[in-house]
Amino acid sequence: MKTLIVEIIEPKRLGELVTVSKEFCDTPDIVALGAGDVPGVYNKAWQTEETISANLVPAIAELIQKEEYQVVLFSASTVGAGLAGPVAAKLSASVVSEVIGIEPDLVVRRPMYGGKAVATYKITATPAILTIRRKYFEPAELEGTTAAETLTIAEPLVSLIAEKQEKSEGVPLEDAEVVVSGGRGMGGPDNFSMLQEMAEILKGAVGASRGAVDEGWAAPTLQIGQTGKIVAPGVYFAVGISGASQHLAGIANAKCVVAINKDEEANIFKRARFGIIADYKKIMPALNNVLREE
Ligand SMILES: Cc1cc2nc3c(=O)[nH]c(=O)nc-3n(C[C@H](O)[C@H](O)[C@H](O)COP(=O)(O)OP(=O)(O)OC[C@H]3O[C@@H](n4cnc5c(N)ncnc54)[C@H](O)[C@@H]3O)c2cc1C
Repeated sequence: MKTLIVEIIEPKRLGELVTVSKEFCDTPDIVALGAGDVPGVYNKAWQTEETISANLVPAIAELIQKEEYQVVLFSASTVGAGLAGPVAAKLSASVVSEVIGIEPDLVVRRPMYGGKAVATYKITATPAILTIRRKYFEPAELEGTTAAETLTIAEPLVSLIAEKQEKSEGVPLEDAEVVVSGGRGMGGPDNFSMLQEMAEILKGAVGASRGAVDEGWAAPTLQIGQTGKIVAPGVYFAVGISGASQHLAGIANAKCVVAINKDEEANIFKRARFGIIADYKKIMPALNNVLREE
């Protein structure tokens, strides 16, 4: 099946989509977003430095129609989700988001009910537009580069007049191998510094439950869960988090969950591989001391 990948130039993300594309074709085409070499070998490649989805959507939709792609793959990221829906609407095409599994004949799987169930869909019309959830597919090793022609954007509909960069330090949450998250049980914003300290020692990132975000103790960009970010770290520390299903939906693919909660009945312990029933204020400083010495 003729397949197009649309993704920012980031080897891991591209590698994941290349792995998925192999289910449909030998060598996919690509629209690479951003500047620089396009890593990997593609049949045909286009490239653009345009960042505004309103301007990208008509160009990508036109390309899909012209080249008659049957499958179009985006990452289930802010960029991918921002493009996939509008492109699908423009083409009256079907879109399945947050895909976590692919089977032959355009059968795809995605989580539903906040990760409590997995739905299986058979797509019967093409182009099939899929957003692929991060870290569910082993990224292919991308060797070499492909020369790309510039993607023509006929008439920009929107222009950028000002940009304010959000200050973010350290590893991005979605890519972090260790995430240290705090919930309402933190009792206030000050003790988030303990989580920050652990994240720094382990070269990870700090996250939060909606409970903590709603209290104003953590930025909304740190929220993990159904209405927040989806993370898939090797180790996830849940500190003072009860383990509501909407929170667990954001950590379904975390490998090892370590929960610290003073309530032994807390739901988070059902998801945790290691559980510490204690007041985090006693445990976190001790843990940080040990980890610092390691
Ligand atoms: C449509 C919808 C979408 C939602 N989306 C999300 C989402 O994306 N992400 C999300 O997280 N939630 C989401 N929620 C909210 C979710 O249902 C919970 O309300 C929320 O996750 C609770 O946050 P929490 O666990 O931090 O707080 P709480 O449920 O209040 O739990 C606090 C925990 O801290 C423990 N604790 C208290 N003091 C200490 C201490 N000193 N030491 C150790 N443990 C302590 C308590 O025992 C308790 O288990 C959503 C809800 C809805 C309805």
